[in-house]
Amino acid sequence: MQNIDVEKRIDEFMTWVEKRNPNEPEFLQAVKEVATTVIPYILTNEDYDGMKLLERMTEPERVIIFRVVWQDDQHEVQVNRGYRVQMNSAIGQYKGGLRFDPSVNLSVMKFLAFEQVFKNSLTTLPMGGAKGGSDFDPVGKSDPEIMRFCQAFMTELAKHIGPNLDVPAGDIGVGAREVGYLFGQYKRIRNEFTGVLTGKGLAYGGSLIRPEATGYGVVYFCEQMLRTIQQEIKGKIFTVSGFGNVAWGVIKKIDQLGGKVVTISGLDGYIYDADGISGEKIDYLLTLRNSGNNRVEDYLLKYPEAIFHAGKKPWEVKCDVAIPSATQNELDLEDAKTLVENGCICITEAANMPCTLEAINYFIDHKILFSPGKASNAGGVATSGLEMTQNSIRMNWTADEVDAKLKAIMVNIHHLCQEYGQEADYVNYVKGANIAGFVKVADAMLAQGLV
Ligand SMILES: NC(=O)C1=CN([C@@H]2O[C@H](COP(=O)(O)OP(=O)(O)OC[C@H]3O[C@@H](n4cnc5c(N)ncnc54)[C@H](OP(=O)(O)O)[C@@H]3O)[C@@H](O)[C@H]2O)C=CC1
Ligand SMILES: O=C(O)CCC(=O)C(=O)O
Repeated sequence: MQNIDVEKRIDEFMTWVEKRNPNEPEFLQAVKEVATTVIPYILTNEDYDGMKLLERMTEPERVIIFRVVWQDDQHEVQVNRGYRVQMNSAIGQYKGGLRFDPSVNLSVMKFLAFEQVFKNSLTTLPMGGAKGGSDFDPVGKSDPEIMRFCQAFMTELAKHIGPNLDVPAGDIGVGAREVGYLFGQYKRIRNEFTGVLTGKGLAYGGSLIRPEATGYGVVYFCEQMLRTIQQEIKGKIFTVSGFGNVAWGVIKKIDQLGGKVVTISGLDGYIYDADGISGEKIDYLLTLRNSGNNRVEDYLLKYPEAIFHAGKKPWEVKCDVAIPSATQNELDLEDAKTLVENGCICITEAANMPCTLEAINYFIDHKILFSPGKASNAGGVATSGLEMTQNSIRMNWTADEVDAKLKAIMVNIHHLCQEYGQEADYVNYVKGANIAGFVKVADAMLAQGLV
């Protein structure tokens, strides 16, 4: 196949998707990243070519958009919008988190659901892909307001989910507290106690290690990447963004393995702590997060020797490894150039799509180790899958058992990326993750007829 034909097929496909999904930049970005790596593969495989598999995969099986009405502490009626995008159920029931953030819209929901399909496939567990959430802003809300919002949200969502249909979990703005309120409302409405959500509290069906799982999985994956160039976590300097659930798990595991994390960040700017964020400083991240203030600057209240850089991103700090752990498109081409100039050897995505396409291409062109979130952050949803298994067999595994399974899954995802992404002298993890994720879903779809 001539290169020119491949480029033409990618262009034709993207034109088709753009026409069907105007004004959805995040969704189109996620699709483009997949299309540029998967279409060349489809064209070499006669079982796939002509079956419109990517066309089908970019069309959600179902999109549910609903009104959420609740009352704030001042008795004022508030109206928000709720979403659940059930993207693909070819390999298992829909699975994916819920995000509560003012930036939530249909484009963001669809990009996250699309990524989730490939990610869940990579875990090798039987989970389809979905994502949901609301434009509700949890910042500054009282606990009773959060509870009332979660109950109102679940009152509609409960009609569309179930332990054998669709199993949501947390994401930005949705942690253990919110999952608890959502679970309680589902149980009340449906009159059943089932594993309908993951990320549950330990007292009512949660799994040990799920809170840490996304971050731990990212670091296990990073360890494998570094091993390909005979390097290790120990002794390396890491820059991390965010100070939420995922950043916390990442920092905890890096600290355990002897690396040093020198930054965290929030919407207000970033913290540089030259001594490293370790020991009790890691626990302090939970206090900061639970304060609900969403100000990373407050780190200085306890550790005044650190430095706060208002309105800046942590990618200007010299590091060996960068782990973006906050949100989509938080690392752009300029940041990528700065990281590479400063000697960074590895970027492991922890958030979903934190690097722009231009940044990713720059890393790949410069043969810097780079892993996409759908591969390196898959440990969170994989451990959700392990929570579902424990709920089904009505047993709880120990922390060591869950952690060992999580590590094995991350090592396996790394193998899959190598198998499908190995180029002459470089592992293209983007290509590897996309093709490996695609193959399982595509085979299941072909086996099930025109779905
Ligand atoms: N939780 C999970 O299991 C998984 C999460 N992910 C992904 O990891 C990322 C982080 O999620 P999680 O830690 O759970 O969420 P949290 O809500 O716990 O934390 C989110 C963090 O990201 C920061 N953030 C959010 N929006 C922005 C923004 N626009 N600009 C800069 N910083 C921002 C927040 O800072 P601030 O408080 O200042 O807003 C906060 O530090 C997301 O991309 C999520 O999709 C991926 C796999 C699984
Ligand atoms: O645990 C889950 O089901 C979903 C986690 C998630 O939202 C993600 O992987 O982005």
